[in-house]
Amino acid sequence: MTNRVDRAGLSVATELADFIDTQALPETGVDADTFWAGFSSLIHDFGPKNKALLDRREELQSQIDDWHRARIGQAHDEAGYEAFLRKIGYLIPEGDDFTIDTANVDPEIASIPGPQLVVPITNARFALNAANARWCSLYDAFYGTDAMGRLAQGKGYDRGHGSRVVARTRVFLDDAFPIQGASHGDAETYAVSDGQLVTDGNLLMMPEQFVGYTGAPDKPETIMLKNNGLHVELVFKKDHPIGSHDRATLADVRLESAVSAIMDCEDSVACVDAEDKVLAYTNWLGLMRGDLEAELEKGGKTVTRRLSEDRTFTAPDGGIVTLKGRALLWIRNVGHLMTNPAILDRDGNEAYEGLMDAMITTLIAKHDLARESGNSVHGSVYVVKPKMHGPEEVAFTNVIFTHVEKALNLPQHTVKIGIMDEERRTSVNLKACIRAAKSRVAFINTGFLDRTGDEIHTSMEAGPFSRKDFIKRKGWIGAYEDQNVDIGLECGLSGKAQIGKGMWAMPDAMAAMIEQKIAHPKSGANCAWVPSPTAATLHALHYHRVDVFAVQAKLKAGGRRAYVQALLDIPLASYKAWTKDQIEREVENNAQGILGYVVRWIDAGVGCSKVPDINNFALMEDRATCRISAQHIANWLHHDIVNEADTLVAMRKMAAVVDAQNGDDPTYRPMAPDFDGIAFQAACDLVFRGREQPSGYTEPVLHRRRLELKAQRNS
Ligand SMILES: CC(=O)SCCNC(=O)CCNC(=O)[C@H](O)C(C)(C)COP(=O)(O)OP(=O)(O)OC[C@H]1O[C@@H](n2cnc3c(N)ncnc32)[C@H](O)[C@@H]1OP(=O)(O)O
Ligand SMILES: O=CC(=O)O
Ligand SMILES: [Mg+2]
Repeated sequence: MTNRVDRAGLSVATELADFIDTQALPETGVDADTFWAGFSSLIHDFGPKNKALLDRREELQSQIDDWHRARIGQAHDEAGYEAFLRKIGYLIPEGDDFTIDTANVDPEIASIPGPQLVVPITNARFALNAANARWCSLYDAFYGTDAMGRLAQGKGYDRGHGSRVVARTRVFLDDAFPIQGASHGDAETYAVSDGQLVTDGNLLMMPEQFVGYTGAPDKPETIMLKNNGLHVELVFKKDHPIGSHDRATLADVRLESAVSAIMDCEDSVACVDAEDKVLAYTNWLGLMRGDLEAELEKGGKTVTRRLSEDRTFTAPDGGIVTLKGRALLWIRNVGHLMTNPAILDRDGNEAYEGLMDAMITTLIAKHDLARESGNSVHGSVYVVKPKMHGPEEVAFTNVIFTHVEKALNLPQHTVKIGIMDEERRTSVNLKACIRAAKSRVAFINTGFLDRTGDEIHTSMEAGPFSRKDFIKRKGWIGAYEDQNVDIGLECGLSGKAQIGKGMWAMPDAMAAMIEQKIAHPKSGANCAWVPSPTAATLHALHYHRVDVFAVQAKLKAGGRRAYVQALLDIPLASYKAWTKDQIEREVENNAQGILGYVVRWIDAGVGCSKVPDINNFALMEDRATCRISAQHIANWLHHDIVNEADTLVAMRKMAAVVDAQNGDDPTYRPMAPDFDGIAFQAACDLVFRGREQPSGYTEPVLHRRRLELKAQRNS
């Protein structure tokens, strides 16, 4: 039973009210009465509109379902389908050209292309690491992963591997910062003379790439270089395990890595009630005040992790250069769908969680705005808004933040929004979506994972989909990715906002990432998502090789490459004669991902996990990847590719596999052999009741089942 207090007609869980009254409000200049009155009117005035938008989603979905059902067995009529979508208002006219006029955007968003790291906000240890991942060691990233083609061998330092790391790093330096007539590979001395970097008597080919140093000019401790807007720091130390063996005493090369980071309140967390929301908001407050700390064990010692400070260097002309020590932070609010029992409205209904996040995360960000050199030096608050369906929902987000700004006494458009282009109705109406928030938009991003889930759910009735791996090889996805960039450029985002690309969901496959993710900057994206600081460092290498603004200019001059008709090409299976083995494998692979993720979500409250797939290959699983797997099985069940009994057999078989994978965790509660735990039931709900989930989302089932488990534990 939740203890509650009344605040301006809202019934608020006591721990959330206490957090707001005693932690979040002080020093923001907003008094409690004003805050709660503004919050109450947000919940009461905007709640009905929120509900109406959700009803509209369902209305459109049922019209689309009916259209497909009426045409089962017929060849797909592309023109008729498009006309139908226009008639029901799913597809609206694109409207006139315009450009965004978002103001006061920080350079990390507007003008520095680079990696964007995402992190679950509820994990303070990871969140601090993400904020500090602005600067990371390239040596560590190469040495500690498969990036060099193999892992380091043995227990101690693998000298051969280390040498290859050093050599590879110097190849990077030669590419990004060439020296006139010489190579970093042969360099013995780095010194500063007459404001220039001199390496064994040679200058850089582009001397302006030298931006600063620390230590004495003739024996610098560090040297700061810059290429394509990104900094690279050479660290010299003679008395150092690596530096002492290096002819130039180069002990490390540190890359500006996570230029921006997203603190996630959405798909990578499990926040179902006031207790969880307070944890998320507390960490955000610590980040915005700059005082977040986490204690952790490292190498047998307890250490306290804190936020890094800004960094200063001597400029070539003898002045001072200051560089940001942390990634520019976004906060991802939840979408419009979910409600949360942390707050009840005056009729006893749960408040929409998106409204809660808007009000509370913006209030908390006021702590940053009050600081001299905090997160945003331009006085902005950056909110990623996920899972919006179409322009009406973006317009709704826009007015929500106008209300929040008024209530918190902030200038209008202080809050910038990142539009996740991850639902089909948003993709096909993207230009209108951007127009609906043209003074706030600071990013558009192709969240292709949710987008794939929505692709399946929207056309659930049209027929069986291709196998999961094949869905992403079909035409719709390329059209969606291209159109996103093209429309972003048309709307003037270049130089003002981020055009972002999606997550690298194989956290341990860094060699593959180095090979493939260069496609993102090459496609005109000025940021793309990575799952870890190490991945950020290695992905940063791509932005040294690709001048994204030059790519954007070229693409813009070339005009639009993809149109809505190509996006409407549904990735149904054209070949359906799968063997029994192929079907079993596909279902089992999906089942394993779902179960591996869900069991940790429900039993341990972990919202993002590394889960081995059927080939024992570790994948990042979050609610969006789970949505794909669950919708995929639901689609195959609905079209009789597999039956319920066989699916249940697969779920049970894979539950035992997941149990074995978690065998080392003493807190883990196995699902087999009884299969009667809440986690297993949740996974079954996602699959067997997948078709009836709103937009195929996983959160209604996950929240309900996690609350059930929490209630059981507390009884
Ligand atoms: C579709 C979407 O919405 S995508 C967005 C949602 N997804 C995400 O946010 C992914 C975020 N990433 C993660 O949560 C994690 O990297 C996982 C779950 C994928 C893997 O986690 P783990 O198995 O614990 O990672 P692993 O053991 O390899 O590494 C742990 C170390 O890396 C760090 N780390 C890993 N991921 C991150 C991250 N995203 N941010 C900061 N640090 C991180 C940890 O702090 C830890 O280092 P520490 O011991 O110094 O604290
Ligand atoms: O949020 C990202 C996605 O791919 O979904
Ligand atoms: Mg998403």
